[in-house]
Amino acid sequence: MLDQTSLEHLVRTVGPHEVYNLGAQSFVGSSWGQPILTGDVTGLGVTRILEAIRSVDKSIRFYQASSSEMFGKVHETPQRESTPLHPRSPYGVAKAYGHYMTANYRESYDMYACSGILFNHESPRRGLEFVTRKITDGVARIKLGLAHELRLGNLDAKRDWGFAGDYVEAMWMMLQQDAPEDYVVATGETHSVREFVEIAFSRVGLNWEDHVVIDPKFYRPAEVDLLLGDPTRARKELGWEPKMSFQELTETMIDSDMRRVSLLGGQAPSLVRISA
Ligand SMILES: Nc1nc2c(ncn2[C@@H]2O[C@H](COP(=O)(O)OP(=O)(O)O[C@H]3O[C@H](CO)[C@@H](O)[C@H](O)[C@@H]3O)[C@@H](O)[C@H]2O)c(=O)[nH]1
Repeated sequence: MLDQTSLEHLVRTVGPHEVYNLGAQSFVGSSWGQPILTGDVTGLGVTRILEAIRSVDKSIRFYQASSSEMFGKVHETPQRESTPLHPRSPYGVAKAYGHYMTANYRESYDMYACSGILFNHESPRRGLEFVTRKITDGVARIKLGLAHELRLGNLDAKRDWGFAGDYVEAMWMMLQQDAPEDYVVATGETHSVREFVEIAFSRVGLNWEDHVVIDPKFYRPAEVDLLLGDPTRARKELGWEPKMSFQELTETMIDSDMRRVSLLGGQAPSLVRISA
């Protein structure tokens, strides 16, 4: 992690017009085990970048990757920009801090600083510790005879899952406006982990109930039960629309892992060494 002086030096040397802060300890599950590191990187890291921009060139536009995890124990459904925050993990709390600091720099220093409140966004490049990729990688291993079971936690959790590529487009659009504003970026649909599992197994002709084992090790100390975003503001003001459906996203991920695991076999990096 860069200290303040190095960050300022970097901003001065590169001279960017726009800065996108996607840096974080981003795995919610690990944030209970590493609450201080998570607060430092995911929370204070935002202020370090904002301070570097403020001291070098206040005209640089800043994007903060805020998260739907900030809504936590949700106060209303669907969640929109005005929904009160109620984070349920050290990760969610750190993101809420970064979110408010971004708004604070916008209001205090007249900087073009804004947050995208992004709901879960997935792709074949998703880390293996996150549930979607853990499932698609696990299904491919089972189908190709490298594993027999897939151990998961809470299948009832519901998420508003979209395609990461669509969401990156929204981030860029947010920095091209006349004035900075925070936006919810979501599909407006919610699905359970169980539904994701069903689609992934059926794509390769398997029955999920023959292979999924519920392991309490993967339950979280506090769960976010339901996330469903309302992207009306992004639709109206940015003209943004998600292009990939939930079904297509799941199938794209499973097809990609089938290709990868077929090619690399037992050499394909797996979750065996990661306790997620
Ligand atoms: N990781 C994981 N999650 C599981 C498992 N079994 C069930 N789940 C459930 O699956 C849901 C999604 O978990 P993750 O994929 O780890 O994502 P997340 O906690 O929703 O956080 C992601 O989305 C946020 C946006 O809302 C991001 O901010 C965050 O960085 C991350 O990308 C959670 O409710 C979790 O309890 C499992 O074995 N592993």
